[in-house]
Amino acid sequence: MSNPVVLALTAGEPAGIGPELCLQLALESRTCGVVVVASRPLLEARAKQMNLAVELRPWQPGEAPEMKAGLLSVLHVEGCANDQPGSLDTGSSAYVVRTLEVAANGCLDGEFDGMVTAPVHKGVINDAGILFSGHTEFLQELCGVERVVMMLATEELRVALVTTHLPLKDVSAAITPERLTQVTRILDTDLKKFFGIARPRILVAGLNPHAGEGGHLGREEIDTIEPTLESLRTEGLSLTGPLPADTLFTPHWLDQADAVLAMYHDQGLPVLKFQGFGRAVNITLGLPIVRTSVDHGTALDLAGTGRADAGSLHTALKVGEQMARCRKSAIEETRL
Ligand SMILES: NC(=O)C1=CN([C@@H]2O[C@H](COP(=O)(O)OP(=O)(O)OC[C@H]3O[C@@H](n4cnc5c(N)ncnc54)[C@H](O)[C@@H]3O)[C@@H](O)[C@H]2O)C=CC1
Ligand SMILES: NCC(=O)COP(=O)(O)O
Repeated sequence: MSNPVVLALTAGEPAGIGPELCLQLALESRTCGVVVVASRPLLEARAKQMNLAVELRPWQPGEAPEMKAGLLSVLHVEGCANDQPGSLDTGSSAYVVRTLEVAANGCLDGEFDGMVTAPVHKGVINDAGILFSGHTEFLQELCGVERVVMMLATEELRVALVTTHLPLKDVSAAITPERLTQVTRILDTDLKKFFGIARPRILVAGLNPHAGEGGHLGREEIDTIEPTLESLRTEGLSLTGPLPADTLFTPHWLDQADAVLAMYHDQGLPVLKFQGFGRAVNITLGLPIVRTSVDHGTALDLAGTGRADAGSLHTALKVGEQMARCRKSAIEETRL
C-alpha cells in the first residue's frame, strides 16, 4: 500500500457552514490524510458552540496528518475577524482568500496531493474590495493556466460548463471557438485521465431555445458551436450536438453519454442539483493540481444549527482522494 493521500481542506467563509462541516468530518476516521487550512480559534469556537468533541492538532509540513475519529490536523491561518455563525464580516475576507493561497501553494509545492474547498461567500469577499469570481477562476490565475473547466458530478450525471461566473448578458460573446475548443479538449482529456473513460461521449448543449431553431432563434449554434464541434470531431472526440438544452437532460440522450457540456452556469447546474444536491462534487478540471469542492454555498441560515448536511463534503473528499491517487500514480509511472 502506497503512502496515504494528503488533502488540504479549506474551511471557507467563517460565518457559513464550512467550519462545522470540517469538524463533523473529524468525528469519523478517514481513509486519507486531511489537513484543515483555517483559523484554529475559529474551529475551536465552533466546536464549543456546537458541542462537537474534536481535538485540534497543529500540523506542520512533512508530518502525517491525523486520521483517527475525534482528531483533526489544522494548519492555522491568521486574520479571521469573526466566529459568529450567520454574521458576515468583510474583515475576514483577506483571511479566506489566504486559506486558498496556502492550500493551493501547498499543492504546487507537493506538500498536499490535492485540495478540497468548503464554500466561500463571493459577495462579502468583493465587498471587502477583493475581486473574486469564484475558486475556479481564482485557482486558474494562481496556477497560471489559460483555461480551466468547472464540472459538477454525481454518480449518475456529469455536467461541465463552457462559461462559469458570468452575467447572462456577457455569455454569448464569451462563447468563442477558442474557448469552446479549449474547454471541450480539457473535458475530454480529464475524463480520460481521472475517470478512466477511454473515449468520453460528450453531449453539447446549444445556447438558444431549440438550439437556435435553424437560425431563427439565434445564430451562435450555426456560426460558432457547430463548426467548432466539427473541427474537434476530426481530432477523434466523441461529441453530440449542439442539442436543445430543454430535452438534452432526458434518458434518451443521457443513457448514451459520459458528460454534458452546458454553455452557462444556470443552464447546467440546476439540473445537476435537482438530480443530486447534497451528494454532488464540484471539480476544477485543467489545473496542474487536484481541486474538488462541495455542491452548495455558505448556507448562512443553517450555520451553527447542526442541520447542515455533510454529504457533499464527503463526496468531495472521496473524489479528491481518487483523483489525487490517480495523479500520484501517473507521476510515479513517468519516473520509472
Ligand atoms: N463552492 C463555493 O464556494 C460556493 C459558494 N457559494 C456562495 O454561497 C453563498 C450563498 O449561496 P446560495 O445561493 O444561498 O446557496 P446555498 O447553497 O448556500 O443555499 C441554498 C439553500 O440550500 C441549503 N443548503 C446549502 N447547503 C446545505 C447543506 N450542506 N445541508 C443542508 N442544506 C443546505 C441552504 O440552507 C439554502 O436553503 C453565495 O455567496 C455564493 O456565492 C455558492 C455555491 C458554491
Ligand atoms: N455554483 C458553483 C459555484 O458557484 C462554485 O464555484 P467555485 O467557487 O467552485 O468556483
